[in-house]
Amino acid sequence: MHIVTVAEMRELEAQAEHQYGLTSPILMRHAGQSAADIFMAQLLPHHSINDLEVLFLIGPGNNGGDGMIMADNLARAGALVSLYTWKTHELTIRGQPIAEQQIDKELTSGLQSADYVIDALLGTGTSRPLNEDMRALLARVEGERKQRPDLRVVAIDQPTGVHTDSGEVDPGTLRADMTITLACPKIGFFFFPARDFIGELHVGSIALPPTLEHNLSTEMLNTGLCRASLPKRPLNSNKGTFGKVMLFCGSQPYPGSAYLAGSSAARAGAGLITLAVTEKMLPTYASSFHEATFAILPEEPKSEISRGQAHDRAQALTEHLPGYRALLMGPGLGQSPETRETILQVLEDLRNQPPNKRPRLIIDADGLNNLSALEHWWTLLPEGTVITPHPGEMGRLCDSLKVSGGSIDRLQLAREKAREWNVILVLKGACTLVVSPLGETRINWKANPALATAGTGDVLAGMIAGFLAQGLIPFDAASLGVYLHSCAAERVSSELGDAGLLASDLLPQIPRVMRDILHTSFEEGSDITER
Ligand SMILES: NC(=O)C1=CN([C@@H]2O[C@H](COP(=O)(O)OP(=O)(O)OC[C@H]3O[C@@H](n4cnc5c(N)ncnc54)[C@H](O)[C@@H]3O)[C@@H](O)[C@H]2O)[C@@H](O)CC1
Ligand SMILES: [K+]
Repeated sequence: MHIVTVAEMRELEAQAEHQYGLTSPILMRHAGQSAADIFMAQLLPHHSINDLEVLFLIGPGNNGGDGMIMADNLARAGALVSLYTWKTHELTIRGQPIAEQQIDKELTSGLQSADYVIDALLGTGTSRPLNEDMRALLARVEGERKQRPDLRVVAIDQPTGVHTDSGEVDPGTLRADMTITLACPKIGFFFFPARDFIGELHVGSIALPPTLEHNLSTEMLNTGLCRASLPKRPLNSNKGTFGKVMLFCGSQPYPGSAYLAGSSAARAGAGLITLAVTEKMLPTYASSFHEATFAILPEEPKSEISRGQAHDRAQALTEHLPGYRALLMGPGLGQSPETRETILQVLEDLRNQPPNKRPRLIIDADGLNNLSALEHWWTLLPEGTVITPHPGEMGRLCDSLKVSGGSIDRLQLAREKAREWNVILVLKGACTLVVSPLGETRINWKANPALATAGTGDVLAGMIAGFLAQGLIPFDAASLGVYLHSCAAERVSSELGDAGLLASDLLPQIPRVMRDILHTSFEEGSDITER
């Protein structure tokens, strides 16, 4: 499922006409029909289409055209449809035009009795701020919804007033309960504040031939994409089949990170988990993480930094690495000079190994914080490294730049840096980005405030390490980790709500979401629902 800018959407439509003779009216017929089908499939359980009152707000362009066709389909299916045409101030109720002097009164009573309002005012052709007249119309709907919260608003293609490239939102914009976007999700939906105005996102078909999308490089993480890369589990397997993960994580003040990351790598299906720990820390882990094995590292010296001791620690770790397919460094390590030196030694060792002999590397949290203190730190990384910064860590990696939580600048920055640093960059945030050095981009729709709590990043890093160990290429391992992590969170928050999730609650959900994804029926190109 590709994500498009407005220019890319226009180009797709132009090519559809040029190459396949799919003119605008043909596409619009599909759009309106598909929107009607999705709408009917999503009706709340206590609503049947018969006698359902639906008020359409129709705009001056093709978005309004989509609305008219959808309205016609719903009316034929038995809904009681009213159409208000914004530009001409005309109103028809069940096909009957209303006299001019009655329109205002009838529009008010239509709003009062409507079950649904369909926003088909403006789509991707929005070229200026909403004028006062349109804002006033949307405010009437909002006023009614305040009185009657069960009034639902469905936006066609996009909520009117959302800027579909930047994610900016006009002050008059009506928050949709559901958006049925056409052909492809629009890039601005993944940025804030727009993300908050979309509601449930559904993608309707306008029957574009899939070959037209081959030049697009931005995709939405979804079930279909992730199912394709989920590691296979052949019957004839042993723990070696699914790979070993080494974790250089955790320290005395932060022991939990290694447990969370290691457990999540195991929950993601890796065959064997090894924690590289000092003898002093061993009892802590051995008593709480029964499934793990251990690589024992020399203790950190208490006072002076000693390159020699860092070297010994790094050597103790790298001597264990043959046979390991993934190495996760960072969560909970702390930022002592000794630790930084050890990380540098490990990196040097990895760079000196042939690519097919060394484990795939993922660096998170303190691994990144330690590196960010060094000039040109990215030149130290072996090819194919995955890094998973949150906005604060990203800022430190970019010379103390302030990185926003979810705007278009964040996407541009991620693309620029993934190329410059030659890494697979997972830039965490409400809609996490996964970007390859070539600029291929995958974006997660599933924002979830429940994940904004300590330890969830360790779980994500562990999952990605688990998928690397199972042989996935780093871009796919990162994508799968990000998507399944958010699915696991969705499962937890469907029970607990938006607050109070513990990072460890995610762990038992990981295999469940993998099972769900494997068994959910999904056809690429059909109507897709993402909440
Ligand atoms: N062109 C195509 O081939 C297809 C278009 N589709 C639909 O068409 C939409 C795009 O159609 P259009 O390009 O006609 O664009 P819109 O339907 O968004 O509207 C453009 C019209 O609105 C006016 N306008 C722009 N900003 C305004 C504002 N702030 N206040 C009031 N009026 C404003 C413009 O002057 C123009 O007349 C998509 O969002 C989608 O819903 C779909 O039907 C699929 C196929
Ligand atoms: K709209």
